[in-house]
Amino acid sequence: MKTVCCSILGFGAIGQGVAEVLLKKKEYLENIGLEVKVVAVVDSKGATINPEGVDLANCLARKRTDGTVALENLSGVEVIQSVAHDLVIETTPTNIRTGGAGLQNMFAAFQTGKDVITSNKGPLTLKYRELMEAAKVAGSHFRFEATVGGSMPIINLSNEVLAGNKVKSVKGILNGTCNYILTRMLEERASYNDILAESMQLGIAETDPTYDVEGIDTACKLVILANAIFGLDATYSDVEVTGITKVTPEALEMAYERGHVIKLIGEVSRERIHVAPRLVPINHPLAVGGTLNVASVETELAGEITVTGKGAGPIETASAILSDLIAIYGN
Ligand SMILES: NC(=O)C1=CN([C@@H]2O[C@H](COP(=O)(O)OP(=O)(O)OC[C@H]3O[C@@H](n4cnc5c(N)ncnc54)[C@H](O)[C@@H]3O)[C@@H](O)[C@H]2O)C=CC1
Ligand SMILES: N[C@@H](CC=O)C(=O)O
Ligand code: NA
Repeated sequence: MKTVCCSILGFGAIGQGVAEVLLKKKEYLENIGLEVKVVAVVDSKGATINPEGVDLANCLARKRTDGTVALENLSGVEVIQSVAHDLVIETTPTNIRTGGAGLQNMFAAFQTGKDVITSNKGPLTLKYRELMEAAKVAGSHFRFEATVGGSMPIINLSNEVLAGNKVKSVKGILNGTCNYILTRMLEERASYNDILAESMQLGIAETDPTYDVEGIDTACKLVILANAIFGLDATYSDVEVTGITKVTPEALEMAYERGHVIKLIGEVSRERIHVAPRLVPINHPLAVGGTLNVASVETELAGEITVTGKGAGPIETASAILSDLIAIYGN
């Protein structure tokens, strides 16, 4: 049995989803020869640490009742530097201005020779090259399937499953919250503000939901795809960005009467990176609803390959983190 000691940094919707999935998959992981021992959980108020393994069920319960897991006044970086472990699971909020705590956590993880799996888009949008270089110098694994499309495989699909197949473009819906809002505004005539509030409760919206509705989150994901799949050195300023805040119920209904839905479509190629609301024919493969994401990958040898899946949500996103973990430590 191989033991993987890890920390979970950020214990909101996704961090808690990771804890739940690790509890649910304990037996499966043991059957494939992996014991995953969480030695630290950190939120914005502090940390719970136990080198023998923290009690995840207890952490989840305390987070629900007390609003925090903090028992010790330690930050993510302090935990990385002082607690022995192999892997940092980084799920703090996305911040594309400074990179937030996530950027510091990732650099500290690589400086101490740890592997990183993340759902946090900020550091990868701001400092992709530097992070890849730091991981390479440290000899660390760095995987981030959860950052784009949540559970929907897109980065590992393009780079691993489709290896050798040059990808020409990726086009689709990469934000579950916007898709949820647009779908329910059309189908139930629900109010924009009510659905946005519900999205926050469901744990699908960003910590700052303007990132979702203004197209910023989709733009970040396109930057990550541009760098990870196309090998570009793109940052946020390379993206043309329009969100969904000006899409009215009347526009959605008028489009529908003419056989179309309005979707927030992101598209990335070597030539252009852009996101904006666009008309999509009702029966088109990109016309998926609810929190679904969808991506059409235009490839050199295999033509178009389209994938769809839940683009947001705690358990769904944690499933991508679990697959990255198994990709690193499984046989
Ligand atoms: N919610 C979703 O469906 C998805 C979210 N993501 C990304 O995953 C990350 C986490 O998202 P959520 O869990 O939804 O956010 P959240 O707002 O629910 O949770 C964030 C957590 O980070 C903690 N935190 C804040 N500052 C911290 C700091 N300095 N040190 C340690 N912990 C800190 C907070 O206390 C909270 O526990 C974000 O980067 C987001 O973009 C990615 C895919 C899907
Ligand atoms: N807020 C994001 C979460 C996943 O990245 C979304 O709604 O897609
Ligand atoms: Na994904």
